[in-house]
Amino acid sequence: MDSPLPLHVCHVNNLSVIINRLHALLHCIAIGFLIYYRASYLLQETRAIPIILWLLVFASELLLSFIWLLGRAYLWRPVSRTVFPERLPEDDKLPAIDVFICTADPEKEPAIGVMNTVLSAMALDYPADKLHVYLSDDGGSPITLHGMREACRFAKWWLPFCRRYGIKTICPQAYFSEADSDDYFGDSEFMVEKKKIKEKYEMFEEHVTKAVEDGEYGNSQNHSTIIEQIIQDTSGESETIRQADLVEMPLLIYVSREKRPDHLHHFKAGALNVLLRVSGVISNSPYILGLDCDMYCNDPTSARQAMCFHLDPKISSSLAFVQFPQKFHNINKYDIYDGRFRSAYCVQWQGMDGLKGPVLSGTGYYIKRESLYADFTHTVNDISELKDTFGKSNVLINSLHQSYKQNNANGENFSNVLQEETGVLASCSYEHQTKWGEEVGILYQSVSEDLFTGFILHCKGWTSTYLTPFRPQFLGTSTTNLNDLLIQGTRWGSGLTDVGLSRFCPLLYGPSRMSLLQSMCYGELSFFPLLYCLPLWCLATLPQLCLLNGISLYPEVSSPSFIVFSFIFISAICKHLQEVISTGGSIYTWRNEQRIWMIKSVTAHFYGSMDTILKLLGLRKASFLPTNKVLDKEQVKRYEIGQFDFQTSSMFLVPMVSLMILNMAALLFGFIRIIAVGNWDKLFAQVLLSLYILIINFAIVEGMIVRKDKGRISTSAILLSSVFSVILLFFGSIILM
Ligand SMILES: O=c1ccn([C@@H]2O[C@H](COP(=O)(O)OP(=O)(O)O[C@H]3O[C@H](CO)[C@@H](O)[C@H](O)[C@H]3O)[C@@H](O)[C@H]2O)c(=O)[nH]1
Ligand SMILES: [Mn+2]
Repeated sequence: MDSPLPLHVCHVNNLSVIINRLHALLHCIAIGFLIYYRASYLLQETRAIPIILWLLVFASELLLSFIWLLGRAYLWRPVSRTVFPERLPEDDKLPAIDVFICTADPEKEPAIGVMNTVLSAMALDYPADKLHVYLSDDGGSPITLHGMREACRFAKWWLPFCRRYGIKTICPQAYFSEADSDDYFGDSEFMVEKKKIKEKYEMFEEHVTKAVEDGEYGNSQNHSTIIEQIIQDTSGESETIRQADLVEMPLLIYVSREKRPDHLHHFKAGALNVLLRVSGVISNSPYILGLDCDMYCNDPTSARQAMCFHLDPKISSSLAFVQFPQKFHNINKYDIYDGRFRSAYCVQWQGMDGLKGPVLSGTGYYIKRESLYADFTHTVNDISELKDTFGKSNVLINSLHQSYKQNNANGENFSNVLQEETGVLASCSYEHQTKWGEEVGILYQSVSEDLFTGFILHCKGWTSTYLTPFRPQFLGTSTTNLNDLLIQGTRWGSGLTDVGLSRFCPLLYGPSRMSLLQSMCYGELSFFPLLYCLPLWCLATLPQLCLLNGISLYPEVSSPSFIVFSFIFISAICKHLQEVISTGGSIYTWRNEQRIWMIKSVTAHFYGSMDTILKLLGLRKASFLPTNKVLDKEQVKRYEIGQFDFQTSSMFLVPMVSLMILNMAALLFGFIRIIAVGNWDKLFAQVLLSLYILIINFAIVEGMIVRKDKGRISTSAILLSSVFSVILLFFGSIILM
């Protein structure tokens, strides 16, 4: 018998495999020579350079080499995948999906954006009776609840329109702002219809924004549970919808969990666990689509694409989730802040996909509910043990065993019993003395709950897959100003370091539970903030201070060891450039990525790592500052022309500006010294290093000296940084003398 056609295929990128492994081998040999050079100096009897300096530079080089080595695991076996959704079984055989959307702050996350995400999820190309959309509102805001009601009302127009004309851009805001939306119909009936829906959308938008102006935001830290099924409210509608267009609507539920100031809420992870429980007793779909409130569905077929993996009997039993890339609708061609996260979504995730699968990335994933329930549902039948794990709710415990219970809430309000039960499940005391967040659900260990939960799933033997086709399935809002970017970077830096420095450190906890390569990937991810920030701070200050004082830290140009250093430097740059070019970038992309890597390392990742260390010492509490999604007009303008926005907190500005001043001083006085003394041979490498740092970060120099607009670096920040650099210089020189 012929086996059925495959639902998906996987291609190994052989050319990349060859290039990557060959390069790794050569680079490794060079690092070997470098280590030999540094170490043999330590064994010499007479030394011209203070040993501490040598050790610091050597340690920095070792750390950089170590993190580089871990990163080779991504490049070992990159793959890409193709799916064939047309080969899926009939609609009535498809499994149900619960969509989880999280929002937390109506000020930073405007309701109209959140509602567009909700509407796009409702309009997914999937049987409506198998789609259930849940919105978690951590802000507990009446504005959001009101927005949901309005969205439901508009959905009644939007969904039939999308289905009737096969609209691809199912997020209304995006659809109506597109210049050439799916208008290939060109026929007049369609145009009339489109105009009508556009008017409805504008009305909806007006109602939502008006409620924002008039309404109150609510108290995000202190409120009781509100769970409401949003039902189509047809009252007050003068027009009726065409009979033929009356479509079934996905179930729509608003959940605002109880929050009290004296309870830990565990941020987004806590919100997701409430949704898991509440949806468990309502629709209990076997699959869940996780979305951030700003990440709308851009391709109606994403659910079917994901099902090509989940329904493949060859892999489905161990497959926990299908991850789609995070892509953004507001990134321009300059992409000065590397908002694309190119290396993560174009290189690293594909590399992990060739091992056991990519990292859970917080949004845009289809996960199997069962994988989040640990193994308890299979192995434990003792009811009291189940209650110790999942909490006291009998209804929830019953739901664990049924793979899918047809929801009984559609169309009518859910029963009082269900209403009461969900209230209990969303209360802030429900998780007390249970294993939520520790063994079941989304895990609480780190503020990067996504990375940590995915890591533990992989440790338990689950796999994941990654799919990145031409049309992005989801589109989010990227941060387009330096301040927001660095705040976000600080949280990630801290969340990732949380994992690295915990007892679940991937390099120790991983290897016995997953392949060494996979552990190396997770190791790289959880250590890169810490392992880049320390050496970058060192290499941005020590060689410069030494240059000013005429101390040479690198081999003379005429010595053979100089070739080793030059090779490593050039090889690292060329490999990065090759990756950038082969993923569609240009030399500017390369420069931008180098620059933002340096800036983030000495600021956000430094603060993030320190935050974790302070948390470990008990000196700080965990926090999750949601990223701002409101765009400031002036900042957007600067972003549009690819200009850095230095209207940034001085906490971030001072370190980077100070380092620039130090490098400028080193270059200038170092140069003068070389001319005067004539020992250019010895100091050439250090001159080159400063020059490289300055060229890459020229935008900062411009912001300090050339620019006059509001986005320049303020005089006060420059003064403060100058004081900081003078202190650095002063103490540095004392130590070196
Ligand atoms: O207490 C909270 C805090 C945040 N959120 C929601 O979490 C989502 C992500 O927050 P955001 O501020 O957008 O953070 P980002 O840094 O943009 O998010 C990235 O990083 C997070 C981990 O730090 C992941 O959870 C996200 O999926 C990933 O997109 C948003 O929908 C928030 O509304 C909550 O529901 N409750
Ligand atoms: Mn976000």
